[in-house]
Amino acid sequence: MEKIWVCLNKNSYPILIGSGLFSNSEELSFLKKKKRVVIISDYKVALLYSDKLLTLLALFGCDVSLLKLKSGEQYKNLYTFNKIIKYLLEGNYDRDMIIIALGGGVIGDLVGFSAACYCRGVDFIQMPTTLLAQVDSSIGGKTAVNHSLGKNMIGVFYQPKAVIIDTECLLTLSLREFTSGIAEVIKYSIICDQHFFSWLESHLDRLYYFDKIALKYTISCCCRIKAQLVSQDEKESDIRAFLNLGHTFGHAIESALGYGIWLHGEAVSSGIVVASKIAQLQGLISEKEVERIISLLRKARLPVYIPSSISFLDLMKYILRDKKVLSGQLRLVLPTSIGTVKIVKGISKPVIRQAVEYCRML
Ligand SMILES: O=C(O)C(=O)C[C@@H](O)[C@H](O)[C@H](O)COP(=O)(O)O
Ligand SMILES: [Zn+2]
Repeated sequence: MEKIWVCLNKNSYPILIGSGLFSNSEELSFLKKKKRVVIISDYKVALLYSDKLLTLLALFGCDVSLLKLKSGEQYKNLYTFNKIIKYLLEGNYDRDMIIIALGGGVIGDLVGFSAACYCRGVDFIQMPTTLLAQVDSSIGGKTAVNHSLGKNMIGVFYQPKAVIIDTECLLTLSLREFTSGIAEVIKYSIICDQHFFSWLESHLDRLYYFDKIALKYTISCCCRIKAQLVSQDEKESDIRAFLNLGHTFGHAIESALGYGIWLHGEAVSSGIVVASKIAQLQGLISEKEVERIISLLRKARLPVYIPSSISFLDLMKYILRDKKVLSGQLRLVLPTSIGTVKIVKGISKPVIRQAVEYCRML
């Protein structure tokens, strides 16, 4: 079992990475201190893993219950948030409780946001079961729900007490969900680790064969990068924004198509291509490196294009609602090489249009 710390003074917490952790009484024994525990999961994930956890927590003497929700980005909204709050209120849960978010990114974001709001904040733990959640969304305390006008537009920074990653969960993941997580993995390598990028170029197949060592190495690399960035800049006033590479366009695609039509990682993949092309048009990165980025995303069978059903006007509407826009000015995370990125202001509309048009032809 590996332990990586997110260092945030009194809000510091560990990320535990290992296999079989969900039924490991030693690693989860800190839950013995909590009398009342609510596991919140989706129907699919609960079927696979909730029994193990319920049994373990009951053995610890906890009063534990399970709330199951529908899965999918289209349910990450205030309606489902209200369902969670109602469940907690009807169960008379007080501030001494703890919530476990057992599932992918949608469950993690939604449960984190509910934990932050219920009684002005109760403890929660992230138990991510998808690759995307294990390498990214469960770490760093970004919690949110979507609004029809924009992705993750209602939310707060609220850190979990621990992130517990059981790599065995990946064995039950659909290929499409797994691939979506690979987009965030590739993102990490582009923002700060050219060696990891090269490693992915030559070892991607091992990940798709579920090679345990390759998977463990990948998850660990990503968690380390994320823990470092979050520890230095919890609330994204500076370098944490690097983690948003590809997300300005990715979120616009998700919102414009309708939540859940493309998975988050799929949209981020195309978003990375637009950002890379803009960087090339600005003379920040070479054409060769952009080609390497596109071929790695293609090799992972991720989309690299902008759907023709989304007009440029529509795309721009969502792009301008991006959370990185400050004083009305768009700020984009652009790669300056494989392994480095920077935040660039004032990119003109014609340049964005040119990059988008390029992606339509891929
Ligand atoms: O943790 C972060 O910081 C990230 O930007 C990670 C992203 O991969 C993640 O999708 C995040 O939820 C996007 O945040 P948002 O602030 O753009 O909504
Ligand atoms: Zn993301």
